[in-house]
Amino acid sequence: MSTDRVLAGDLATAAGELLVEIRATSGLAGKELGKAGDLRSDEFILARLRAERPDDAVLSEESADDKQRLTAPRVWIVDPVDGTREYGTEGRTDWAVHVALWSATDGLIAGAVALPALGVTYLDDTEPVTPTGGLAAVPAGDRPRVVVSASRPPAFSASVADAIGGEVLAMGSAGAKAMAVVRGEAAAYVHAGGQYEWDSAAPVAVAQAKGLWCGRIDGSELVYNRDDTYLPDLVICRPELRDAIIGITSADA
Ligand SMILES: Nc1ncnc2c1ncn2[C@@H]1O[C@H](COP(=O)(O)O)[C@@H](OP(=O)(O)O)[C@H]1O
Ligand SMILES: [Mg+2]
Repeated sequence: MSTDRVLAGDLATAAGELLVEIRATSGLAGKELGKAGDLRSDEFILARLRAERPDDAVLSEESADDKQRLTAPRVWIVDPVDGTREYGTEGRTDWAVHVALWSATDGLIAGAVALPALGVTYLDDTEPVTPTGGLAAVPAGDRPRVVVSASRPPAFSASVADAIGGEVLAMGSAGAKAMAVVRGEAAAYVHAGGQYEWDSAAPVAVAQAKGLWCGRIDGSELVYNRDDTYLPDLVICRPELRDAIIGITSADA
């Protein structure tokens, strides 16, 4: 039997390949493509989890919330397509597949984020990651980038960038933004005003394993598998930037 980390990676990669194929061959676009991709990816990942981890619970953006997960020792937290809007837009690479595993005793214990349009999947391991310029070319100067939602950027975006002497870059998908920080193409990802556990669980599992600081905008810990899955804000950053960033974002918490 594969390890949980390997399974998370395999599922995210295979679902991503399915999504790339649907995008290329379905003839759909925009919201219809997003909906079809969400459903097919969700079906695929849940069927594989049922077969390979039948005793585990699942929380997925695209499936009914079975509250039995609240007493389960292990819960897979899945976002079948993160950045659905970008997935539905031709040529965009900033969308992702998220597969994370939470345990009642240890919190997030495995995670994988696939960036299928770039053909790469990141795991919660300590393998070094180097920038490849696939999402956002590494800036020529020293100005660190703060990546934020393109459609719902937080009000403090510019203040955070000022606090670290950097600049704001808008990008789709929580997973893609978190991986831009993992890849060194950005120094921080900040978000506020709305999000759910599946948007951040796998990105946070990967980012933490790579040595980045992850938490709420008030500096507190991110807690998963809650009854209410709304987890509206998030900071993922290089650890040395944590205090400067939280100094700004905590005022809005
Ligand atoms: N204010 C908000 N309320 C609810 N969800 C939000 C949100 N802002 C961002 N999100 C979700 O967070 C993910 C990343 O968003 P963004 O691309 O804007 O950064 C998207 O997930 P999905 O694409 O899985 O729906 C999006 O729906
Ligand atoms: Mg999402």
